[in-house]
Amino acid sequence: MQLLDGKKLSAEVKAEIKAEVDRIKAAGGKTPHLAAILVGNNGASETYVASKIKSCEEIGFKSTLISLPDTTSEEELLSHIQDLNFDEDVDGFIVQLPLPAHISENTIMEAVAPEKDVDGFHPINVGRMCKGLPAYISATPYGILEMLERYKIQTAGKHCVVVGRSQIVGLPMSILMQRNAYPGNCTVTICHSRTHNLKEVCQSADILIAALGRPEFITADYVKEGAVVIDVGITRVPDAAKKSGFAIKGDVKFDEVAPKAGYITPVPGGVGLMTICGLLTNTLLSSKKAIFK
Ligand SMILES: Nc1nc(=O)c2c([nH]1)NC[C@@H]1CN(c3ccc(C(=O)N[C@@H](CCC(=O)O)C(=O)O)cc3)C=[N+]21
Repeated sequence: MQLLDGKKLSAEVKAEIKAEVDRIKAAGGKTPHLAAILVGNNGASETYVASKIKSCEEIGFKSTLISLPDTTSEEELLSHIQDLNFDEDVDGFIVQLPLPAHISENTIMEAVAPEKDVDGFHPINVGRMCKGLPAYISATPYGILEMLERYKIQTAGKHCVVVGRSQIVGLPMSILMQRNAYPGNCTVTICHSRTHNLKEVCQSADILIAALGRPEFITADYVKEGAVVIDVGITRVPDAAKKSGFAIKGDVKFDEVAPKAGYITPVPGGVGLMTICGLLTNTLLSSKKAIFK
């Protein structure tokens, strides 16, 4: 079993981005600028946004955090989005999900200018990604592709099973893994809560991507010997033994799956850290006008 080490890889990716930012700055170019809007104070979201901002600082990006109360109306949020759409210094921005129930996530995602949609959630970016046109690829799928590539994992002709059909992970991941590209060229099966014989389908996976959001759902009996196991899940479960009061669990029962897997991502220390790299990469691409000219 080999660990797909998100800590090591994300440090590598960040060092590469930093080197490029240093070159751009030395040549008098524009400092990439990422902004994030956080509505309300969901504990996990605050942590993720804080670590995105910290990563910006590490690599020499400018960053802006806009924190709004959870009573913010959809209209007010839309007006902040318009400000960022028109702010010439901001290369890209994200609206952290989930949003309070009174705000429509679809409305918000469509309000972000596609050229600044470094999350890759706008229908234009999703559509362009599906067609293989230049697009912002959403950060988590980007991070997973980067892991497969940097560990030189063979994907052509393999059976990739994606468990979970979310708009932000399962769906784009399944599209990317079937593309005529590397990583890609897989035969892809996408599973969800209505799938019959889920365990048998998972057992046939050469590459198993767990993105269903149920802690430790994927046990050893779901996994084929030697499979590549990618764990996207990240759930806080109460744990009195921890100082924070919670433990972080993936969708995969790591201790029993790891000995059987060929490669496996840990949680924490896996896909989550690569997700941040995806966001930083998209912001750099935006500042270079590499996707939307
Ligand atoms: N508009 C938007 N874009 C997102 O990309 C987005 C979002 N909303 N909402 C929530 C999910 C989740 N997400 C993570 C980012 C970093 C870690 C991460 O850094 N994880 C570390 C630390 C984990 C921890 O300590 O909690 C790790 O896995 O080692 C995890 C999850 C981005 N998301």
